[in-house]
Amino acid sequence: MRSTATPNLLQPLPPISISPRNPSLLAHNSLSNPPKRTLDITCASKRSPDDYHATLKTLNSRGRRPRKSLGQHYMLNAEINEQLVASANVEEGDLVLEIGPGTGSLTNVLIDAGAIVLAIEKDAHMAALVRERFADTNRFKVLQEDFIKCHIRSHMLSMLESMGSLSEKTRHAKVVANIPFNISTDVIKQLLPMGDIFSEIVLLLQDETALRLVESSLRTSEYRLINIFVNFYSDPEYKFKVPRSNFFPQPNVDAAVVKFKLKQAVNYPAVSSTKSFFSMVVSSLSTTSCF
Ligand SMILES: C[S@@+](CC[C@H](N)C(=O)[O-])C[C@H]1O[C@@H](n2cnc3c(N)ncnc32)[C@H](O)[C@@H]1O
Repeated sequence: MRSTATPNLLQPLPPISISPRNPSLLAHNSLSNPPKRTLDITCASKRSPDDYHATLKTLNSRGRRPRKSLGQHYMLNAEINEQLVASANVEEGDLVLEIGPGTGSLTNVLIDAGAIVLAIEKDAHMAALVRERFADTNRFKVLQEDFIKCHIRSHMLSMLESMGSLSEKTRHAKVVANIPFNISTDVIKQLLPMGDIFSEIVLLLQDETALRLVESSLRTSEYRLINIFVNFYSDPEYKFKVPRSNFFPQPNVDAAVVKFKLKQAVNYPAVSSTKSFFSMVVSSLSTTSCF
């Protein structure tokens, strides 16, 4: 079992065997200025897995200390990243949105699985770090933006358009992300109604949130609206629990992986207007206690 003590980021770490992967750290990412219509996607060579030491070494190399305000709890267990990617059935040529790539440990597994990754990272230092880390592949693009404020639909449409020469399935993208717990509700509200863009969304959430979103028996008053919202737009599935000891720094709570299979608009519950349906739900929840 790994030590869960907080490692001192300024202390040298024990030697590890990680092969160099950035022959040209100063090279520009070839997707920084994506071509207008089509992307020339070449195969990426298999990368070394990130583990406890790799993640801490990456943070150490930049003198970066995790920022609580940005929910920076980094994944230390390469196997969990593998399971996240497997939960989304990521295949060669899939376009995947990753929110908050951090040091790029999950990004690494996504690229190895054959994905083309669009990452949105709020922290300028971490965005620069992953841009350099994956400078040797044209399967990766990072935008330094706040996901909550960014125009994700237009970013995704322009990526899908630039991949126009690829297979039909690239019309639907996927989301795979270890997101900060404090933005999870906003992320869910923003992404779930986008069944025209995304087929599945796999998120690492706080365990309590994950259970309440998926388990109907645990629905409490503050979760009724979000439960109705989640089930209107998706079929949610609780995949597995992730103990807090897998993160650095260790959070005060456990996490869990949830998969949302997004519905197409034709499969939404039959209501005359989605907007008036949710207005009606909000007003019934505020005036009755029997929902
Ligand atoms: C929980 S960490 C996960 C990092 C990495 N994916 C991993 O698994 O180790 C969350 C990441 O999201 C970034 N982040 C926080 N708020 C964000 C926001 N509003 N938009 C985009 N990224 C954000 C943080 O800087 C951090 O890199």
